[in-house]
Amino acid sequence: MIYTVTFNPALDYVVWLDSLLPGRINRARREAVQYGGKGINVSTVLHNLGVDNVALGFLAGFTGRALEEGLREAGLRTDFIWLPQGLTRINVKVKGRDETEINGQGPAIGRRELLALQDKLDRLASGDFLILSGSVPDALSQDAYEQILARLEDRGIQFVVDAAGPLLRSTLPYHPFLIKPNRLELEELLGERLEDGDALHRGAARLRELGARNVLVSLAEKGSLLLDEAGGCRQLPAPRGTVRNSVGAGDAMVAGFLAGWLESGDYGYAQRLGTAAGSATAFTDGLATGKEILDLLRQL
Ligand SMILES: Nc1ncnc2c1ncn2[C@@H]1O[C@H](COP(=O)(O)OP(=O)(O)O)[C@@H](O)[C@H]1O
Ligand SMILES: O=P(O)(O)OC[C@H]1O[C@](O)(COP(=O)(O)O)[C@@H](O)[C@@H]1O
Repeated sequence: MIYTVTFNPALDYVVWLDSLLPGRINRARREAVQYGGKGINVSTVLHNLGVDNVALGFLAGFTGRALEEGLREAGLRTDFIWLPQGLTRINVKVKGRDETEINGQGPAIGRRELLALQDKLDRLASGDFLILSGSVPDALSQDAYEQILARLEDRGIQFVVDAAGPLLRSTLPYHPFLIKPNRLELEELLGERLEDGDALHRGAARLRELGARNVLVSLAEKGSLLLDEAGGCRQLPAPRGTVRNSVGAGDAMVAGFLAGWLESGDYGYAQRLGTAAGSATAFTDGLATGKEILDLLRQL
């Protein structure tokens, strides 16, 4: 079975403006709510591609209830832990001339709830996939993911980690099956600007040296670079199209890659399905449907 864990789910409130004027009243042209947070987005796109999975994580308050209900209505399997206080965050994504994001802090997660998650994860079996995606609330230590991997090490579980900074770096010695930094995240991890293709390649190779098995660097409209554990190195451009809303494109790419690899065991195909899922999500209003992804895949 595939499990995603979202420590910090979110209702993504997306507003479209002609342009964002600081210090003024800005009136939206259009608005939408997406049921998000990185792991939840991965779960949704896996589900859209027909890959059974369970979304785990922490929810709180009325926003948490709305999120859970929305996911259930979409047919997802969920098994969330409820926090006694606080609210699942609302992340604001402003689409003006530029894209501006305000991501909330999220509710505090206590020791009791962390133990409840540990309990669920202890039941994972050999062959299962565990996807740890997104930030953790500030009050939690930045080795939260490492602690999970250390506990589950040597049990035949494959890990996917999509996070930034120390949260990601500390998991590399546990040999995650896949990590998917974007260009900025890769630069931040390595502490240097990666100006051209050679520098990106060296940066991705460094993360493989540090322990990651497959490194997929997502480059938004420029596509992606994959360094795989079979020694392959593939640069794949993204298809062209009209971007409507790219929130969740990276998560869709993770889901597409995993679905593609599970279907074929072929890294080239996994990268193509990941690209189709990411770009189809950028070209549609919410997360892409299975049909939108497969239609785009045929054009790659
Ligand atoms: N403007 C775009 N045009 C075409 N494809 C895009 C665009 N933005 C994102 N994508 C697709 O989604 C993938 C992930 O996007 P990216 O922005 O790099 O990830 P993240 O959301 O994690 O920062 C890209 O590799 C690409 O396939
Ligand atoms: O665009 P991406 O990288 O796929 O992720 C989008 C998701 O990540 C978020 O921005 C949250 O990110 P963090 O967990 O890192 O704060 C969500 O609001 C959104 O659903």
